[in-house]
Amino acid sequence: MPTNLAKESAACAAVNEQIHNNVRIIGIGSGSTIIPAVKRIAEIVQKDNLDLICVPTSLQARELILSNGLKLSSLVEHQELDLAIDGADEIDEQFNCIKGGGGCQTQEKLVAFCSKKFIVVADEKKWSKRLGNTWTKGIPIEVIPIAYKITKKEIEKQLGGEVIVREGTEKLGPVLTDQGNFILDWKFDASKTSNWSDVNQTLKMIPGVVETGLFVNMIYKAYLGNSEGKVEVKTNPAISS
Ligand SMILES: O=C[C@H](O)[C@H](O)[C@H](O)COP(=O)(O)O
Repeated sequence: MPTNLAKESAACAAVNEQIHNNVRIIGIGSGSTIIPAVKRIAEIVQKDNLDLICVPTSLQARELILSNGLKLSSLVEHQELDLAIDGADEIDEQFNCIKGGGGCQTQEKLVAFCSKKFIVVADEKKWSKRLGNTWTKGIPIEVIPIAYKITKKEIEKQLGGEVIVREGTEKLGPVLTDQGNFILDWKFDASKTSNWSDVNQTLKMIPGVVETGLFVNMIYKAYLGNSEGKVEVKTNPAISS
């Protein structure tokens, strides 16, 4: 499938370039693009006999680490990571991105924050001029369950747009995150919103908000694969290596 080739190529190019002896502790992201990345990490670890410790960003990532025979740890043991590798839902030209399409943004942001370098792997279609151009499901925001009505009302009042409580497909009612919280998807007007740092601050100031899926200028490199298996690497000039 072309999309899989795009994701796989991006994942493998990133891992081939970034995994070496000096990387001892790595954050493992969540989603579908991270699956071939972890597989490739495991191959390199075995081939080069590396001693690599992996910190997961979700229950999915934890299972991926274990099923690929990698060493599992957590942010309780390690708060300084050499690298974090993750997928993204949309990345803009200023290297801001939206994450959390699969509901994992809170642990993902913590792990990215603790990492010296944060790299993303994605299909090239995820790269866009402005956030909201290609990812139209909104910005995922994790909130504590008791606050969901207050936070929904407050986000709409302060920032406009529409907030949807994310619901399950195989279960009635709200989706629960790995932390047992709810997710709100904030649908914003892409043409009116651009200061993502301010938007993120505003969201984080609302009581009941745990974390947002807005990653403001955190990416060091984005590896973008296309349907022919070619990979373009974009490097953020604002973050030194
Ligand atoms: O919550 C999910 C994560 O933020 C994923 O990394 C993101 O949704 C991208 O996923 P995928 O690699 O499946 O496109």
